[in-house]
Amino acid sequence: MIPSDKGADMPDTEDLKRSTPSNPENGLSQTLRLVLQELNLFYSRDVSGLCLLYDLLHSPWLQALLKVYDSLQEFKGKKLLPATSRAQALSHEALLRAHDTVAQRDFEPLLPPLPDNIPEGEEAMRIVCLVKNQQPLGATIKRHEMTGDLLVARVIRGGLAERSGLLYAGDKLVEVNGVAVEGLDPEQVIHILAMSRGTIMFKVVPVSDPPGNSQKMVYVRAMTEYWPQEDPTIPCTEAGLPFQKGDILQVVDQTDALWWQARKISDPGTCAGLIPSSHLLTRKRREFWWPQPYQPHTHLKSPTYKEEFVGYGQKFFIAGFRRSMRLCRRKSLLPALGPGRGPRAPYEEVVRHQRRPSDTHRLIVLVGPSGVGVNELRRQLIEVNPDRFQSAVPHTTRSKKSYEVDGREYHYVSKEAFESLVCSHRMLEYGEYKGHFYGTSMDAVQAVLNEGKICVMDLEPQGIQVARTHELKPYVIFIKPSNLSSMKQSRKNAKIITDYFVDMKFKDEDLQEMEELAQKMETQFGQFFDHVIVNDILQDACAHLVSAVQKAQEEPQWVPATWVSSETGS
Ligand SMILES: Nc1ncnc2c1ncn2[C@@H]1O[C@H](COP(=O)(O)OP(=O)(O)OP(=O)(O)O)[C@@H](O)[C@H]1O
Repeated sequence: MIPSDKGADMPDTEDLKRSTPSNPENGLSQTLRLVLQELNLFYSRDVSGLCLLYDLLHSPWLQALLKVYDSLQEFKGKKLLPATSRAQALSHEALLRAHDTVAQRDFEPLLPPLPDNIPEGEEAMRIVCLVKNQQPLGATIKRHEMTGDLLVARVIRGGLAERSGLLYAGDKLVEVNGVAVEGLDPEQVIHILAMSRGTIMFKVVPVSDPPGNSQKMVYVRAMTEYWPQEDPTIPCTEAGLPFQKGDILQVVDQTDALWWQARKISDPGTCAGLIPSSHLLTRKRREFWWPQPYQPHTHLKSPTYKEEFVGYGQKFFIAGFRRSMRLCRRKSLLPALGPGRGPRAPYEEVVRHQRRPSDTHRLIVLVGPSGVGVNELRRQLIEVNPDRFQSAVPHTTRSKKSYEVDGREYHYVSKEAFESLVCSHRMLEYGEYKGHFYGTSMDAVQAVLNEGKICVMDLEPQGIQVARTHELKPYVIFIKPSNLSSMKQSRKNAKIITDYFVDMKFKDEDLQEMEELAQKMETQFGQFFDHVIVNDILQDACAHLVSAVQKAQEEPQWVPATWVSSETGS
C-alpha cells in the first residue's frame, strides 16, 4: 500500500516567472506587485480619506492598470489572428506539435538510453521519479503469493501515479529511494514512502502487458452505505471511498472483480477510491449489514371512529385526502422491505436524464413520518395551481355515499375488481380499513399524467419501489421533521389525524415518535429519496416544495438507466 502523503514543496511558478527578464508579462506582473506593495502602505498609514484617494488616482500603477484595461477592452470584441500568414502557419504547427507531445506522453525528463551491454537474462528496469505534493500517490502494493515479489497491486485513477503514466498494476518493485525492497514486507515499503519528502524514485521491472485504458465510465446510485474503516477485508483502508445511501458514484474502473474504483460526483476532481464490486457488496450485505426490516406505524389504536372527510375547508374538491384512505395507508398491505425482498443489488446504474417537453410529467411522491405535514404540503401545492397539480383518485371497495360522486372521491369497485388490480400489480399501494379495501392504482396516476398535469401523491416508503417504473419516473421527496424544540413551537396548533380522536393536538411523545420514525425511514429508504425538505416553517417548506417539483420536471436528474433504456428500446 502506498498511503497518502503531504509535505513536498512545489516550486512557486510565480517566482519562476519573475526571474525571467525577457518574459513579456513582466511589465504587468511588476505593476501588480507595485499595487500590492502600495496598498500595503496605505493600509498601515494613518491618512485621511481624501489624501488616500488623491494618491491613489495619481499613482503610476493605477494609470498603468487603466491602460491595460483599455487595451483589453479594445481586443475584447476582436477575433485575434496572427499578423502574417507565416505566423499563422507557425501557430498551427505549434498547436499540432503540442497535441502530439501530449498524445504520445512525450514528457521530460528524458531518461538516458539503456546501456547496450546488459547481460543476458537481465530484466529491463524502469526508473520512475514522482514529486509528492499534497495528495496521495494513488497506488497499492502487494506481495506475489508464489514468487514473493513486491508488485504494484493497483493504480488508482486520478492519483499521482496514474497521471504520471509511468507505474502500472503488475510492475515489480526493485528499489524505492535507493533502498532494495527484496525481502521487505509491504508495510516496510509503506514506511519508507511515508518518510520520504519531495521526489520519490522507484526502480521497477515493468509488467510485460500493461493494462489498457479502455474502461467504460458507469454511474451508479449507492443503494446501501459503505465505511472502509469498518471493513477488515478492504485491501487498503486509506484508499477506500466511503459512501452513503443515495450517493451517485462514477465508477471509473471495474477491472478487478472484487474491488472497483469510483469517485463521488459531488467531488469530481478527486482521486478515485476503492469500493466493493456489486457482487462483493451483495455478499457482504447478506453476511453483515442487512438492516432490520422497517416496521410501519404500529401505534394506532383499534378503529372506533366514523369515517370523516378531512378537507381543511378547501375551496374546491381535492381527491385523496379522505381520513379512511389516510388511515388505511398506515396499515398498508405492501410488505415491508427486508431480506429476500427489496433491493438486492447494492448499486443501481443511473443516467442523467432530461425530460422532454412532450413527455408526460414525472410523478411526484411525498414520503414522511405520519403527522410531519405530507398532506398539508400536498394540499398547499395543489391549491397553488390546481390546473397544474393534481392527486390521483383512489379506489375503494366500500359503497358510495349519497353525496359522493364515482371518480371524484373514489373509484368504487367490487372486491373482485380490486383484487384483480392487486394481482395484476396495478396497485401502487393498498390497505384495509374497517373491512374495506382502499388503494391507489397506477392507472389513476397515469390518468392525471395523461391530462398533462403533475400528479402528486403521498406513499408509505415501502411503496416507493412499486412506483419506480419507467412510465411514472417518480421523483421522491422526503418530508422531514425539524428538531424537537422547533417542532414544539411550530406544531402548537397542529392537529393529528387518528382513528380514535378528532383534532387531537401533538403531544411531546408524538413529536419524539415522529423524529424517530423519520430517522428509521431515512436509514432504510434514503437511497430512494431524490430530495429532502425539512418541514419547519410551513411557508418556507411549501416554497421549497414548489421549486423542487419545478426542478424535477425541467432540469436533468439522475434516474435508473433502465427507465431510459426501456424508452429508447421501445
Ligand atoms: N410546517 C407546519 N407548521 C405547522 N403546522 C403544520 C406544518 N405542517 C403540517 N402542519 C400541521 O400538522 C398537522 C398534521 O399534518 P398532516 O395532516 O399534513 O400530516 P401527514 O404527514 O399527512 O400525516 P398523516 O399521513 O398521518 O395524515 C396538520 O394539522 C397540519 O396542518
